[in-house]
Amino acid sequence: MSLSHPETHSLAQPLLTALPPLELYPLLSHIGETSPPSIYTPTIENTITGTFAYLVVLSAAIGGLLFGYDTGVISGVLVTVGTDLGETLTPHQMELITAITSIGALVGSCGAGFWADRVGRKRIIAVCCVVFIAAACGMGFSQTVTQLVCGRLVVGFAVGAASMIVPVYIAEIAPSHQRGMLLTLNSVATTGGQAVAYIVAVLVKDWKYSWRIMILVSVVPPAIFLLVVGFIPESPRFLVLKNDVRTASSALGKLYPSATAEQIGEAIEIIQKDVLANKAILQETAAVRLFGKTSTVRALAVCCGLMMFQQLCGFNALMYYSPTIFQTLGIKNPLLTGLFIALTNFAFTFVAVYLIDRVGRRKILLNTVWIMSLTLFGAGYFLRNMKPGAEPSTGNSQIIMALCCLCLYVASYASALGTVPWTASELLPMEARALGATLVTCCNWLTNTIVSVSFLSLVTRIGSWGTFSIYGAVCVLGWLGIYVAYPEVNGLPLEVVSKIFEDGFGVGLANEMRREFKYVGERREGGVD
Ligand SMILES: O[C@H]1[C@H](O)[C@@H](O)[C@H](O)[C@@H](O)[C@H]1O
Repeated sequence: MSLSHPETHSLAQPLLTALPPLELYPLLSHIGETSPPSIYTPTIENTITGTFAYLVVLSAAIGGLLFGYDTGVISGVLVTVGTDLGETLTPHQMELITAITSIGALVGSCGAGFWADRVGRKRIIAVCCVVFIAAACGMGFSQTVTQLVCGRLVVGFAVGAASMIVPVYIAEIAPSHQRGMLLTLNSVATTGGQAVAYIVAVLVKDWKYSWRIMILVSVVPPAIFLLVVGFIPESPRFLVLKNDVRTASSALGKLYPSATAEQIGEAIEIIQKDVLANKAILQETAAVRLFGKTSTVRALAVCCGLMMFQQLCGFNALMYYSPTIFQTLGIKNPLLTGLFIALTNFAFTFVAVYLIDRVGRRKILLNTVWIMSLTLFGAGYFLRNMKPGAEPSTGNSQIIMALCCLCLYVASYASALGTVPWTASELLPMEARALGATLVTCCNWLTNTIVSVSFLSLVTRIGSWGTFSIYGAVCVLGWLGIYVAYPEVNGLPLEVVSKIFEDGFGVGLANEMRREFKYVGERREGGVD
């Protein structure tokens, strides 16, 4: 059965005819895969997914919630901690307390990548929850800056590990036609966690020990996860990897309650073949898998580049320091203004979720990144007189204009760039996907650290105009990079995706292939072929 159609002779056609039969596509159950057309789904996935499966995904998304809460909460802590730690915090200490979590996350995400196939996905999430609770208690009761910094480092390990392992777990238990949507749920949980952190900060800011309460509240979600963890199945894929076919079958039975024994058997067989293929691939060294082929290096450059751009555009400077900025501007309730930013980020993440498969990643990126750039230059211009530590000298109308720019910036960021890079590992070939996803997550935390460790110092040294202009210029470069090198792969099966990068970045080729696939899909559904 060929995937090509006779009427067209295009660049994409040789690749399409070279593809294996459609029946083989269920083998592609991997991290970062997004919704392929329904004609490629295995039969178990055509049965009804139980409510249980959604509960499992929701519980796993607690990891995303914590990632969001623990990165968002620091903004409230910085403006309420006062002299509780024995001294008034300097900008450098603020940067250290903020950025140390990103450094911990960098280590945690690499560690999770290493342990995932050894101890299992569920166990890593459970360990993260224990670490979240322990670190929250340590931070909540800390008496010195050093103790708080240590607690933030430890919580960073869990944040990084969760940011790496939760998408892997969700991708492995979700039916493929819902995988894209369920993966973006993790982004919703992250931005939701950040919004909750701000809400808690606004609610308790005037209480005694407010900053300690903000931190201690974060023990609730992991405690809930630990209560339900016994009922959540391990990823069937991991269980098959460990030759525990019985438990894997029972996990599939819970996730697909109306599936027959034959369908479960078929699904296990598919996973087994896939795991076997992967074992062969694992014989190669990491360096060969990642850098052995030019096409993989190109795909990897695109994934890592987009993730670094997500951070270097400066969004987290706002997420972490916007109340500090608003306090400097003399705004009475800086946390409320910060909450507005966090809520905008959360609300517009739903726009990304809605548009990512309907409009496509490339289009939403290209249509929003230029707005980010303009609004950053705008915010920098209106905030040009702001100096940390100095008396507020920015007029009200300038503050309002700056706020409008920042909200528009956040809305544009959340509608595309905040979410798309987390799905970019779909661009990587099978042998590089798991390792590549780890590398991409590390790039996230590395560049996150650069922004969080430098923002306040930059504003002090070169002013707001200089600092925001740097982020604005990064957006201009990012837009150009996306235009030149980011192909749209929405709707293409993963095996085809890896071919796109063989002769370059394949932006035009990808579009041509998508047109052909749509055509073939329509003919098949209409009974032709
Ligand atoms: O995708 C997430 C999201 O956009 C968060 O709001 C941001 O703080 C993270 O750095 C990013 O990775």
